[in-house]
Amino acid sequence: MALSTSVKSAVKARSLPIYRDIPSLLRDPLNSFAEWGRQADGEIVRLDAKVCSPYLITAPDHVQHILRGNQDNYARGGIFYSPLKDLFGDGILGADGDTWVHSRRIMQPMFTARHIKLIQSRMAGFINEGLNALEEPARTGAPVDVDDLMASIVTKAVVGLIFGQRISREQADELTAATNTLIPSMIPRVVTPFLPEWFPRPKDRVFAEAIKVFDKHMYEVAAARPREGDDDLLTLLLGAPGPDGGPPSPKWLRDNFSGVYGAASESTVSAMVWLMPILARHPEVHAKLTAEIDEVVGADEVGPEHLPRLVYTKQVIDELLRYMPVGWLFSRVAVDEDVIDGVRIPRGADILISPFISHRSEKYWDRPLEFDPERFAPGAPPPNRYSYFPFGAGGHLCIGNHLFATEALLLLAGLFSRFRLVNVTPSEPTRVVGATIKPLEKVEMVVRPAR
Ligand code: HEM
Repeated sequence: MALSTSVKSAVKARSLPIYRDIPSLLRDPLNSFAEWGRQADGEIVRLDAKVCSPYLITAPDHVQHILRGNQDNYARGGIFYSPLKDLFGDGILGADGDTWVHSRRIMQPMFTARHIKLIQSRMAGFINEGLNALEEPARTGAPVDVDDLMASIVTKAVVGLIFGQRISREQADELTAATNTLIPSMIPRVVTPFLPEWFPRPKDRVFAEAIKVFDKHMYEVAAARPREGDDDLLTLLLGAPGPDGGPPSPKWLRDNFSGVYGAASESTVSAMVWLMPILARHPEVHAKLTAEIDEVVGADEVGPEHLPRLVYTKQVIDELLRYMPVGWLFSRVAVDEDVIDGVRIPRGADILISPFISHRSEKYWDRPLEFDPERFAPGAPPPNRYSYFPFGAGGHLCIGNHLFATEALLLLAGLFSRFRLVNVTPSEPTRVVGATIKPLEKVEMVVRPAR
């Protein structure tokens, strides 16, 4: 489909007067976005907030055009990313253009499917060790805070694989605490992108304090020396040239460590926490999942050899990321004027793309609000690549997608081969958005030993 036509014959995008919805946007941003998606009905629309009017892109062809087909014209940045600039700086998650290309090129080899395969055993080791924390509560029947559990396991794995254990337990705890305050403090920034950067928002002080913690630890890590024989990301970056060809600057290292640490830990933890209440509400999925894990892993410790046979477990994870795409929104800025499907996109236009809207659209999915892993069963028609994009697409495709896929499989298979869920908070928690979607209420589970 040729999307670009001449600028002369192009029309203006339809406008949705969202300034009327600001109170509901602040109360429940995801609901507001879903509603605007419905009103857009596949057309390109402008979200008129008076102080700014980003373009909302929802149709798969249009998403494809921006993220891949004409990606050079759509720079990563804009109203979703600018509030996160203090956190991610000019690293892989903050920059675009040559500086971004440089970071991506250097890091890419660590995150390919091939490389992740090489580190599967180590990852399984971290996960099995992290799951030991459940033994005591499984014996006593004490409730476990799922967010705390996932955060401690994922942090251990991420710190081990990416930072080669060179972040201490205390540093990791402080970073986790800072991330936990950072996410809610980002909300006022992320949902009011139309306000100028200098405009004071609630929780600005908390946000600044959390950034200070990131700065302190990430600069400390950046001052480390490469160690002979280590093959972690830290060693790779310490030995790499900076974007100007000289030795890497402490700031460039800090920005890249913050981006990878933030993205790797926060997104994975958020996704896994959502799954437990879903399983409580879908006993048939829970039963099928544990039956597969019993058959494939049994009483063994989960390891790489089990991964290829965890077919249904993978379906559950794929559906989890459809139903609750924790990377719910991202933005781009049009470098130059463009025309998409006859609609004019002016130079400098802010573009919003939301997996949350796309994955839950009646227009592109059958029963989108139902959690149904059978959508991803072998032989089922594959979803449109641009109606299902939990990891984005094109040049900025999530670098951690293979890491997540392996980590999530090992985590679920490790958890359910060793423990049985006795009780979980069943109702769907209130959704809170920042850089990811987190549950507002604590999600607790009670487990018992599986055998
Ligand atoms: C549930 C898990 C995850 C989800 C849903 C997720 C989602 C995303 C999305 C949607 C993007 C694209 C943003 C855009 O196009 O503007 C992205 C980029 C990125 N993700 Fe993930 N991510 C996850 C896990 C991870 C992990 C485990 C890592 C660890 C390295 C990671 C690191 C990154 C980085 C560095 C980028 C920026 C890539 C670039 O611009 O070149 N993510 N992620």
